[in-house]
Amino acid sequence: MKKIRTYNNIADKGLNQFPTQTYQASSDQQTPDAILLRSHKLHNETLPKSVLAVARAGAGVNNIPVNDYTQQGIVVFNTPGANANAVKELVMASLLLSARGITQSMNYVKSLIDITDDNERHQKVEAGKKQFGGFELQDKTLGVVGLGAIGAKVANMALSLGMKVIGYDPKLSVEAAWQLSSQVTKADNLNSLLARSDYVTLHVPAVESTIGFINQESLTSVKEGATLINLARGELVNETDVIHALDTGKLNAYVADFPTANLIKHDKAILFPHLGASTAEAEENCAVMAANQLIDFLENGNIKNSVNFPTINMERTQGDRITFANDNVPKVLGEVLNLLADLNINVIDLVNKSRDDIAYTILDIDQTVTPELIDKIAQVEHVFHVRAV
Ligand SMILES: NC(=O)c1ccc[n+]([C@@H]2O[C@H](COP(=O)([O-])OP(=O)(O)OC[C@H]3O[C@@H](n4cnc5c(N)ncnc54)[C@H](O)[C@@H]3O)[C@@H](O)[C@H]2O)c1
Ligand SMILES: O=C(O)[C@H](O)COP(=O)(O)O
Repeated sequence: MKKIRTYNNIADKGLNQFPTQTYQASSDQQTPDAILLRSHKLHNETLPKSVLAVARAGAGVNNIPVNDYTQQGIVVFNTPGANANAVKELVMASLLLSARGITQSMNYVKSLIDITDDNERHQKVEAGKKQFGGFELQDKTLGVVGLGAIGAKVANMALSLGMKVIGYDPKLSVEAAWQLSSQVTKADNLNSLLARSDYVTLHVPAVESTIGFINQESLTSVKEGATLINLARGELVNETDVIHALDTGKLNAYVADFPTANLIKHDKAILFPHLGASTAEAEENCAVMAANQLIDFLENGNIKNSVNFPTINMERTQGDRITFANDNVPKVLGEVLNLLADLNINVIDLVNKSRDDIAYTILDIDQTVTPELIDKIAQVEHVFHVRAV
């Protein structure tokens, strides 16, 4: 029986991917083979030694100490693109909310609740509406920072609203570029995008190079009265500097999915409770994808959509399977193969892939894998994780 420890609210459709005859998936597993989670922070937790993989049903993995886990041979997965449409639609709402005073005007209407006279209410409605006059999005410029799964969808959506779109992504993958309309103009750097955009929306991961990258210095490039939308991560902005920009009018509004005490107090902040991926569809897409990636890894050693291990797949035909991870240095695979040859073990099939500092191998052999054989492979220099699959 394989055990999956869950955190957060994981969609049933995802949990139902685990066959009940062979898996137990619940929040109370003490010695799990894998963890399935959303935003739960793992930085301050010690994982049980039994854990082989962690799957993030979602995009951002900044709640997971990925580098530490890599050294322990723990494979970390995410679900690229599975919630992108949900975030795109909330960006659309963010543009409209900031352009049209929608929430404030709704609150104004609610304030008329005690007026019973139709004429009086009509007069207040007509007199009050001038406070909430807005702007149209058509012909305004949207700057999209990060053109991955979400950014590309946001850029294309904004074009369909009649906006002009500028994008900035120095690490744009070929696959992501294929998703992007040719009408999106490329900015050479962040400051050039900020200087030309009426609305700026952030769609980058929170990593060393992006944490705090919207700060006093970059905000000086922002067009006067622009709106900043941040449904990516709160850490991307220096909050004090953003609040100062709101106070001085440099920013007209800050729409964000990450409320803080100071932002909640601010009239020009429009805040959601981390709602970007909270649609039934996105939650199901993420949970199903994460669960299936875990199943294929636990049962076959295959790896798809990992953020720390290489993509690797070997079909199961015959024989017993071993997987091992090692430092990406010469001779390790050769040494393991020599060891098998010395034991008169025939290799039926083999795939080896590397990513950055690590290599990972799937081996099918013509004999039963014994704990002694696993121990012997584990002792080969630079091998840091071995498993009979
Ligand atoms: N609010 C939510 O609920 C919610 C939902 C999904 C994702 N997110 C956040 O959005 C982020 C992006 O998600 P995604 O699915 O589009 O990821 P993605 O990996 O598909 O795209 C991220 C893009 O950012 C680019 N990038 C990296 N560093 C950059 C930089 N310094 N400047 C410009 N571009 C840079 C990458 O090249 C990549 O194309 C996630 O990491 C997560 O933090 C939030
Ligand atoms: O990175 C993500 O996918 C989002 O922030 C969604 O987070 P959630 O799964 O906790 O809603």
